Amino acid sequence: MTLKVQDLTITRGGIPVLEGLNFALEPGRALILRGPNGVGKTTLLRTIAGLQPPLSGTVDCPSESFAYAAHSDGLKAMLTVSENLNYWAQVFGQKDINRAVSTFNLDALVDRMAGTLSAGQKRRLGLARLLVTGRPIWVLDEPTVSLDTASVALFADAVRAHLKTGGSALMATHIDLGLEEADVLDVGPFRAKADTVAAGGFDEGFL
Ligand SMILES: Nc1ncnc2c1ncn2[C@@H]1O[C@H](COP(=O)(O)OP(=O)(O)OP(=O)(O)O)[C@@H](O)[C@H]1O
Repeated sequence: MTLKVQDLTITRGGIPVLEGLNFALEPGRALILRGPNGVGKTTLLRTIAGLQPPLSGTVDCPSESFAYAAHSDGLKAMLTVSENLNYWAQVFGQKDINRAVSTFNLDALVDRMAGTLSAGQKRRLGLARLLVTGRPIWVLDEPTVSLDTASVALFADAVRAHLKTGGSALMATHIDLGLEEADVLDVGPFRAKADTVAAGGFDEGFL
């Protein structure tokens, strides 16, 4: 499934942050978003994932195509690693969590409560959830935060495997993952010029 973004303008707090964005992401490809802090990468990923509406323009892809991994891992602290993965597998109508466990080297942790994991282990579990969604387009916001070098390599392998099976990945990251299948989009030049409050006002859901 191809993701097409056309003439997109997005807002945060009711204020346009990026405008005039056009790009396509084909199956088997990754697109890395770059740009300085605060330019609007998170806002763009949230808009594409369908969590907030654009001010104008279109995201041509059903929101059910996306698996979104935000800054926060969104884990259930009082459930074990396997219970967390089984929970998400059920939400997405999937059954098998074994591949997610082994891909992110969670075998020794499956019976640990998520709340007792280290920051990097939590991040690995958060990313492992992508594999139990069965969704083709991964939308990832700084996925490697808290990961050590070995875990970054696990993550890069997981992305590569996903691309090989026809999936795609859109991510904001400052790290070079060494993905040959990746293109880079610097969103800096698309910074919105107008800083007027957009119609519809404040997006309270962001707070
Ligand atoms: N609740 C809010 N209300 C108004 N403006 C906000 C709110 N939250 C964030 N912003 C502003 O929106 C702009 C875009 O933020 P966003 O998080 O999308 O940037 P980013 O490129 O992902 O940044 P970073 O690289 O630091 O994660 C920033 O200038 C930020 O200060």
